[in-house]
Amino acid sequence: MGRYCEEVKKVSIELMKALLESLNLNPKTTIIPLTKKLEDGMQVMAVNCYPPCPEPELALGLPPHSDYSCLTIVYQNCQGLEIMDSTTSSWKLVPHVPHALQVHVGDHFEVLSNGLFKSIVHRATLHRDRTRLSIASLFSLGMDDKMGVATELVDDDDKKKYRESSFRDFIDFLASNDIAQGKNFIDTLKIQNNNND
Ligand SMILES: O=C(O)CCC(=O)C(=O)O
Ligand SMILES: [Fe+2]
Repeated sequence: MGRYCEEVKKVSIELMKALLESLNLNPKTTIIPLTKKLEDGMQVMAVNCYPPCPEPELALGLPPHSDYSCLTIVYQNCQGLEIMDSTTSSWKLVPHVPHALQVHVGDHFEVLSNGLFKSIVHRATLHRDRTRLSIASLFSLGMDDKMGVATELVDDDDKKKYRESSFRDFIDFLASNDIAQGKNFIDTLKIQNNNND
């Protein structure tokens, strides 16, 4: 497991670099410093075990949520992860490809990209006759590092669609909100501004 943690972190850094480049961010002022913060940042490993359920259509392993992270990498031993397709408002099953890793963007990357990338709402379903295991690795900046909109993506502060926040801000949010009741951290970060669509 220790080896997996180390290797999956390397994968996350390479993916983040590629995503940051795809946003055309400045290597010197943004990509290199942000990558360094990610290397020194938080890696939360959620090891989920979902036992068989006699009535899987009536229950969920994990309720719909988005991850607070920049990036989440999931390893699953069988299918069960579903993502919300916002264009059709329907759940789409992530196929189980043996040995493949599923990658999705979290709230902090939506913030950084000023909404160009969307944090994916997802949930875990159950099986009638088998146990499902998943390992979700959530990567973010350090506990008190603030993630805000990349300045290259907005020509003035009024165009920012999100306010900045840290991992600690997310923990504080969790302490007073129930994500099982549909409360989303990302919604608390959105700035209502006439200049925003
Ligand atoms: O079990 C899964 O596939 C998803 C796990 C997950 O979403 C999480 O731990 O945040
Ligand atoms: Fe998740």
